[in-house]
Amino acid sequence: MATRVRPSNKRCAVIGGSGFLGRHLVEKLLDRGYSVSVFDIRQSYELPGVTFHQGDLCDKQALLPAMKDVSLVFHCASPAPASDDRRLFERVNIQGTRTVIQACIEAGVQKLVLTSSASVVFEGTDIKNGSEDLPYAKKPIDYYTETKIEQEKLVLEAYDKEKGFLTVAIRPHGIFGPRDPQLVPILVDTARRGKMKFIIGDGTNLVDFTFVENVVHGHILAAERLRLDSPICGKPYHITNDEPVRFWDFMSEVLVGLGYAAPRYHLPYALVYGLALLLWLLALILRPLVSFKPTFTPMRVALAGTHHYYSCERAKQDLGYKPVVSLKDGVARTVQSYPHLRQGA
Ligand SMILES: NC(=O)C1=CN([C@@H]2O[C@H](COP(=O)(O)OP(=O)(O)OC[C@H]3O[C@@H](n4cnc5c(N)ncnc54)[C@H](OP(=O)(O)O)[C@@H]3O)[C@@H](O)[C@H]2O)C=CC1
Ligand SMILES: CC(C)CCC[C@@H](C)[C@H]1CC[C@H]2C3=C(CC[C@]12C)[C@@]1(C)CCC(=O)C[C@@H]1CC3
Repeated sequence: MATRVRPSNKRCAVIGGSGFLGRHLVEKLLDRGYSVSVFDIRQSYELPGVTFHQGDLCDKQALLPAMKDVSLVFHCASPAPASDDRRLFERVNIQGTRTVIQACIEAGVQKLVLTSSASVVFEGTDIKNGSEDLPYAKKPIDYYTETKIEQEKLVLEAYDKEKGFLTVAIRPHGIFGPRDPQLVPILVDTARRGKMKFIIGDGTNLVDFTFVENVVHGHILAAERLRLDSPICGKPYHITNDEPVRFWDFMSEVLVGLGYAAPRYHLPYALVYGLALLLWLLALILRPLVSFKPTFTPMRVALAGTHHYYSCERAKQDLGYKPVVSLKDGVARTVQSYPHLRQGA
């Protein structure tokens, strides 16, 4: 068996390392000779070369041991975007990120790489080939997006050349791949309940879906290029597959790959959005009496019926980024990784 080489300057921490993206990142870092300290609210696996620290990132005393002798920290923890718990998002994404920054500075960490989101500029209307120069959303579509904006600002503003604290933000979009807990599972669940028959709008809207290994690649390039005097300090970078695809073609490919029928009938976007808004309001009003979670939330309808794809030119130029897995291969590997979600399984 091949032994991994771990130079001492290759020690890093991954906050959120038990999650979907975090675990893929940890696995790639190990391959590249890093030793990794994982900090997460839960431990979901064990791996040689990884030390686990379980705790809440809002607790600085719990974070500090995970940052001991670490020069590089990746922060990719967040509550699930589907939640509507405003206080949780504010506590973890805003106050928690402040705590992460303080802990990094106190522990002598030099580099902080944040997993942000391309959605920080999305307001529910078309974005075509959007660059990082677009302004932050003035009316974010949900609490998740609202707090991701504040989180990104905090991390980028914490860049301090004099003190040698270097920060960068990666903005992925629509991450998919093996072990993803949301996109494919939600899609299959919706199909199994017979609700994936309809295409919202005319079905021509283009969207970025990004294979998880490309997102990991972008993070590692950013971390390794983050040096004093590097132009990437204090900046955000879009990381996508660089292959915008029709939202409904992508959904159909995944569904058909898993043995389900592709959606066929069209419904007008405004009608579905209006109904989703009504249902969301109803769920809010009735919350003290009954709890129900609509599948077609206004946020999901907006994501399913508009264009939202982003340019990753800046990442290509400054980071030397190029996707390492094509959309076609990414979809094939993803479909193969979910035998338990196949029709009839
Ligand atoms: N998935 C996507 O399409 C996109 C994701 N992103 C960003 O990528 C990052 C990773 O997302 P993803 O891997 O999909 O999400 P996951 O939910 O799979 O991973 C996040 C991890 O963080 C943990 N966590 C949550 N709250 C805390 C806390 N207070 N303290 C410590 N750990 C905590 C979660 O635990 P638990 O599961 O128990 O909550 C989970 O293990 C997030 O920042 C997200 O905003 C950006 C763009 C697109
Ligand atoms: C019910 C169907 C209409 C849609 C099923 C698929 C959706 C669950 C996903 C399609 C686009 C995805 C997406 C995200 C989550 C999962 C989807 C809504 C994010 C909101 C995840 C977090 C981000 O930062 C942005 C993502 C945009 C795309």
